[in-house]
Formats: sequence, structure tokens, C-alpha cells
Amino acid sequence: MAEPVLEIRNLNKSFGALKATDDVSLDLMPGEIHALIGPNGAGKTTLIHQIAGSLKPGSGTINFLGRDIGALGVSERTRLGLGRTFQISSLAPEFSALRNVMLAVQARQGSSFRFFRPVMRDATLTEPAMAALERVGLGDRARISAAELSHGERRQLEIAIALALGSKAFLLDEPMAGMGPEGSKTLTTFLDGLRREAPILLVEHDMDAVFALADRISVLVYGRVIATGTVEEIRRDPEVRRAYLGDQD
Ligand SMILES: Nc1ncnc2c1ncn2[C@@H]1O[C@H](COP(=O)(O)OP(=O)(O)OP(=O)(O)O)[C@@H](O)[C@H]1O
Repeated sequence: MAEPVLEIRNLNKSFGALKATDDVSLDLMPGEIHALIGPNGAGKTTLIHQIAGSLKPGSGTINFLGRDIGALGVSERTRLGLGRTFQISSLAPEFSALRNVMLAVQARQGSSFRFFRPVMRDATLTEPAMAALERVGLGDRARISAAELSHGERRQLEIAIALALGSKAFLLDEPMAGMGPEGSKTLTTFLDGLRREAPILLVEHDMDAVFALADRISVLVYGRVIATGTVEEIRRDPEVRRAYLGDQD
């Protein structure tokens, strides 16, 4: 059997008396979309922060591509290929969409001596950046500043940045949030294809998107994984229905 791309074992994180992450173990396999669902405050974002490196776990291990990344910072994890989008945007708002992605391309190329060239005409930066924008459907918005993009477009731009960074797995925290039905549909189609390139750990409240996309779902309640399974297994699970799905089905 294939090795997991991401392997989380017995992760714990407390905020004072609150156990936000309670002995969480989960895998992200090559080519899969693994959705993480659960009620507000269940600990989904806290878990993503620990995997991304912006929050230190109390205990437990995180392996990425066979390597223990527990001691690494956010940028080292990004360099290894752990791409993420945020609930709160991390874009440079005054820069164009293209320039935002070019910064990622530049970071990946590791060069800091480009100041001597007019950056916006440097094809080694503009071409891969345009390619990433086109892949997420933002090709015709390249020259618009990030601040002027719609909420949904900013999410697409963050994914373009993660692509340009050469991500080997994606951590997506509520990418559909604030999107209309059309935007959600477009993003769903895009993510469906993206999984072939790199697996996705997807935190999402939009159950239509989750049920359409997920190969597996893990359900988090009070920081604990109460079930992991296929869409059908999760839909049928009586504990999940009681704790989370309720009458959404
Ligand atoms: N820095 C912090 N200090 C104290 N408590 C925190 C901190 N961050 C999160 N929490 C608490 O940890 C719990 C889990 O929060 P988290 O944001 O991870 O949940 P979530 O499942 O992502 O929720 P939502 O679906 O609303 O985004 C909540 O009770 C939250 O109040």
C-alpha cells in the first residue's frame, strides 16, 4: 500500500483546561481529498495550524513525506511542499494577482538578485505565475490588485500561490467560505482535478462540496476524531448524525 503523504499521530493541544486537539491521528494518502468536518469550535483550524507549523502541539507527531516535521517552522514546512490557504487572507493587497503569485515563484526559485531586472518583464517569473493563475481560473484577473478581487477570487489566488510554491500537499481551511453557489461550483471542479497533483486536507462547512469531493471524511467533535470513513460510511454513522450532521441529510 502507498505511504501516506501526511501522517498525524496522537496529536494533543490544550488551551488552559480546554482540549482543542484530543489524541488526533489521521493520514492524508496520495491523490486523496480528506475532508475534516465538525461543529464550530471542534478544533479544525487549530489542527490545521499545528500541521502548518503556526501552532506548537502539546504532544504527538506530524510526518510529511516520511519526515518528522514537528520541529520545523512554517516557512520550512512550506519549502518542503506543505501548501496552505488561510481563513484570514495572507495576500499583499496592493499588489496585482500576478505579482502576488510571482513572489511565490521567486521564493521557490530562491533568487534574491532579480532587483536588477524589471521584475514584471522577467519571463522566468511571469510565465509560471500566469500558468498558476490560469489553472485556478484567474488568468483574466492577473492585473487586478488582490484588494479588488472578490472574496472567492482571493481564495483562488491563494491556491495559485500554493501551486506556484510547488506544493506537494494542500491544507485548505474553508476555501468555499463567503462564496456564492457559482464560485463554490467552480472551485469544487478545480479541487476535484487538483487532487491528482497533490492530496488535499480540506476543512469545509459546505456539505455539498464535502460530499462531492471527499474520498474520506474525518469528523472532529470537541477536538476528538469520532469517525473516519468514506462519504457513505460517514452519512450512515449514527454517532456522526447525532453529533454533527443532524437533519442536514
Ligand atoms: N489561541 C487560542 N486560545 C484559546 N482558545 C483557543 C485558541 N484558539 C482556539 N481556541 C479554542 O479552541 C477551540 C477550537 O477552535 P477552532 O477554531 O480550532 O475550531 P474550528 O473547528 O476551526 O471552528 P470553526 O468551524 O468555527 O472555524 C475553540 O473552543 C476555540 O475557542
